[in-house]
Amino acid sequence: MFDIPSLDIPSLSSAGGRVRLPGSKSISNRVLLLAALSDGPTLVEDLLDSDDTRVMLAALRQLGCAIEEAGPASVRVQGLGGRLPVREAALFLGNAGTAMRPLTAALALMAASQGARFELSGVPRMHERPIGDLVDALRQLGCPVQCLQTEGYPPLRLGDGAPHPLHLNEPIRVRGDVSSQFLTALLLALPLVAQEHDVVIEVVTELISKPYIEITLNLLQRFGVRVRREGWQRFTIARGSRYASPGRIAVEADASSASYFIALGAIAPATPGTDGIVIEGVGLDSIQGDIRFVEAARLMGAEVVDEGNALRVRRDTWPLKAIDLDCNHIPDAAMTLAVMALYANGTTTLRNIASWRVKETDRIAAMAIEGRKLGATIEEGADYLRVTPPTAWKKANIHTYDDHRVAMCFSLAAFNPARLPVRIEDPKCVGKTFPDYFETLFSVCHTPAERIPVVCIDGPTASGKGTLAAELASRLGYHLLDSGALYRLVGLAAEREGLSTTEADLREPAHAERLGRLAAGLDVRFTPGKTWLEGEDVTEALRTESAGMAASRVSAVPQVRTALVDLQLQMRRLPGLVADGRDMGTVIFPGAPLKIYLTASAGQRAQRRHKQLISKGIPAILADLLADLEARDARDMNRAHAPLKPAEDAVLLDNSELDIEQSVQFVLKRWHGQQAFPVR
Ligand SMILES: Nc1ncnc2c1ncn2[C@@H]1O[C@H](COP(=O)(O)OP(=O)(O)O)[C@@H](O)[C@H]1O
Ligand SMILES: Nc1ccn([C@H]2C[C@H](O)[C@@H](COP(=O)(O)OP(=O)(O)O)O2)c(=O)n1
Repeated sequence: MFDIPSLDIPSLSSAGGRVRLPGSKSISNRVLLLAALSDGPTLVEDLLDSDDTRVMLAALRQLGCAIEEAGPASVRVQGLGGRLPVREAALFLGNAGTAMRPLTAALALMAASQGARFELSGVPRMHERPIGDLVDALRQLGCPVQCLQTEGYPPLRLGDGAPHPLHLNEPIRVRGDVSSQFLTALLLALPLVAQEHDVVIEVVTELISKPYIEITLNLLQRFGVRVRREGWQRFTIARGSRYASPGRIAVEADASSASYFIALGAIAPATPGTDGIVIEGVGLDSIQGDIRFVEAARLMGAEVVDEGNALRVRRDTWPLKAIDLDCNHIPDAAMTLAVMALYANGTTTLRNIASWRVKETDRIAAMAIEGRKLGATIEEGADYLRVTPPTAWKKANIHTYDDHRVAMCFSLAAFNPARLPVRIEDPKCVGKTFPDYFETLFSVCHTPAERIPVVCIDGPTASGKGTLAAELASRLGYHLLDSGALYRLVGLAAEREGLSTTEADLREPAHAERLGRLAAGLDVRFTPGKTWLEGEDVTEALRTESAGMAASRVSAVPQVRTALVDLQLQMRRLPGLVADGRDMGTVIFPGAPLKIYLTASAGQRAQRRHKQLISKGIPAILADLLADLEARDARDMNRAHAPLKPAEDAVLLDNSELDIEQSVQFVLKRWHGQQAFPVR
């Protein structure tokens, strides 16, 4: 996940390959609640791991439900059988509507029937999301429900610790025109109290987002509860209903998340050698309503083929066709159409989307404001959005309103024909449903190497290159190339093979060739914070001064340098790279948009290295370090091949008098200034 202030996505040119999507949020949270309410254990597989599911898991555990990990994406839930072991709890539910609404209904009913008291709260935005229609329905039933701040909104107090009789004889009346989650919540909760009577729910308005109700009914059936449905107005839960665990249940991949990759396949030309995008884990027979996004994408010109539990998407009609569509049946996925509309041949109108206004943010306003930043003409109405593509695309800083879907949608603007990068603010908001969204996107997107930014940090030993490069990479969300480690690895591998690395031997042509072959065949692997040589962790061994000296000697051998070029070039991957070494800006990435030549006085550098070694418990003598360092500088600067020197367009940074943070800020300021994204 990109836990950084903003993520710059370079202009993208094509896409192709397979993606596996995380489990559906709607199914995951419903299944967790049903499993917790059932009798007996349930193994839940392919569960989504995201902010919203974590909130639900934490709440259920707090309520006394035992839940244990049962594999990478699986949990085993010990059902409570509708009985409450915990009678009083304060639950924090973040911004998870799929936890707040169903838990409100289930806990209000259980609190009233068993005599308990719960408080449910969330983030400030959750306290602005209406829940009044559900509260009204629960009060009709006789449940004590108190709105603790504003009537009709969370936070809520459910129950008062005493049992209360429930009025189950009359039909329970609920509105369905603000959120279908209120009806879902009642459908999930009422089987708990339908022992003696049929329980009837009447929807007193039009019902929006019906497909989500279908998911609810489908899952209720999997857990042994049948609901009789008369149109979309009347739902009857039969007397004697009782939750029974299915034993094992697998969560489908999220169809709303699939919409971004369906759109990607429709917008991006297929990368040569690929046949479009394949989305695994969800097919056209999905129980999720958002699968009907496929119909809308086809209308706009996408080619989508069902491959059994997978979808293959290719770009077909281009530009995409503008459409005029009632989107009530795909409220979440329809946002993705607003971004596809940026690539259409005319004006697209998305209608009947009033529910967008009460989601994670006011999504109609958000899509309009951010789309305009890209140059589109967008008209927004109470319940519609009209999008006309940009005639001239603009470089934009996309604000994401703590809304995962806004972030995911606008990432697709990176295919703009003007080849402008797109900046996504607060990219970690995708954690709500798809924590690895950007990683997954980058794994199937391609762009010419020169469009992938590289920040080069070259300079002499102990100037702080490694420290600075690692910090920059982590703050920009870029990959990191520690090129010195490659030369250190060659030195170490040579030593292990018994190959000499003395300067005299290295001058022998046959010996130089052998070292070149050794470098070309290095069996190395990098994992976060660790380096592996032939399967052995050599992280510590590489950092010794003798490894540094050996690296400096072998790095003067042209055959070794040539052998390592491709390995270094391959590190230039989306979304960008910070590369540290001696010749990053001069030889390996001569076209890099920012090159820093980092220096500090020899005395300072020797002191830093001394401190670094002593702090790691490695004995060191300052005078020896200074002499070694000067010898290394001389060799690195005077060798014939790729000597250490500043690139002509490098920015010189002498950090003798700067601390680490000041050096980082110097480079970030330079970098951001150069990117010239408009200020918000
Ligand atoms: N600007 C700085 N001010 C003070 N110490 C620094 C600075 N930059 C790096 N250091 C310290 O100097 C030591 C050497 O830094 P390192 O990044 O390993 O250098 P290099 O990669 O250039 O050999 C480390 O202990 C690091 O914490
Ligand atoms: N791009 C590079 C990186 C390192 N080298 C050589 C020269 C250096 O003395 C050694 C070790 O580099 P490294 O960056 O790990 O060393 P320091 O951390 O600066 O001490 O490798 C190189 O020739 N070209």
